[in-house]
Amino acid sequence: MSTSMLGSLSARAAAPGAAAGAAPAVRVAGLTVAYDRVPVLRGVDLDVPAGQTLAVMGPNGSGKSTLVRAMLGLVAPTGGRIDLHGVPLRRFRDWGRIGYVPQRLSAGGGVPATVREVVASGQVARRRRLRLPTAADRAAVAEALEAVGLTGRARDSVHELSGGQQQRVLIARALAARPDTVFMDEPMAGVDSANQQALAEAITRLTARGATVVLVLHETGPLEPLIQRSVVLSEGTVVHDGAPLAPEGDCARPGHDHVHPHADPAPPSAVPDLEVPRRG
Ligand SMILES: Nc1ncnc2c1ncn2[C@@H]1O[C@H](COP(=O)(O)OP(=O)(O)OP(=O)(O)O)[C@@H](O)[C@H]1O
Repeated sequence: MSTSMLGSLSARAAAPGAAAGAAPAVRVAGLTVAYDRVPVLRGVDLDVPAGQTLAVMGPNGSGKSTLVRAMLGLVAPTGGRIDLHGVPLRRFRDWGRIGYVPQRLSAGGGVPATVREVVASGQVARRRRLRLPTAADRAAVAEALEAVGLTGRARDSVHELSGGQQQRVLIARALAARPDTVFMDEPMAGVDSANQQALAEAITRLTARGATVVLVLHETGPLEPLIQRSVVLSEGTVVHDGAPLAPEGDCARPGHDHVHPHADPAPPSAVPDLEVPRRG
């Protein structure tokens, strides 16, 4: 798929979930997180409207993964509030609506699971207990495998696959559950360019369906046409929230810091904030 095609699909994707009055897919207010009393997030405010594709960027250690993990309830906040689809996180039960692609392959770790089994495992939260997969479930797994170009590897053990292919398996697992909202932590890390393109196409399918996508990225790369908004963290605070940054922008580079604190969330269409990157 061409870059321009990715762009036009993402433009269509903005509409379905962005209905006026709909609760944001994610609402974060005054979020603080500390590990062993060391603050890592220091008052993060962030609304992610339904249907938006958002990149969370920033230097190593700035708190990107912690923010996403807190949004998923995997890390306990020390303060603030998180809502998913209008429901406070502690009361949120509709996990079938949520997809998560962690930084590295953990599904099937040590277990000789096949590619199809790992992809199908993404549907477990959607299904009622003790209900076997329906024909529709199986069709969704087949469609997800096709979306990431792994139909021919469905019966193979995930451990026979390359790192990039394993990453595609995780994306397919998220796709198979037909989530409304998907969090992906560095989906392109360690993935070669051919696999990156396949991943970009799979994510395009998600956004074209109206899903909300929150991506932790070091650089936008082939996902650049999909990204509607960038949030940049530095030392646990939001230092940019607005238009996507240029793919090679200093702000996106690990190790580069920002000298102006800024926390006003801006709509995706807003003019970019003036950034004053400090070159380290
Ligand atoms: N489980 C943990 N226990 C203690 N400290 C942690 C833990 N997880 C992360 N940290 C620390 O919290 C800070 C933020 O980490 P986090 O992984 O959220 O940052 P990041 O922006 O995602 O970094 P990277 O780009 O390197 O993945 C870092 O200093 C990290 O060392």
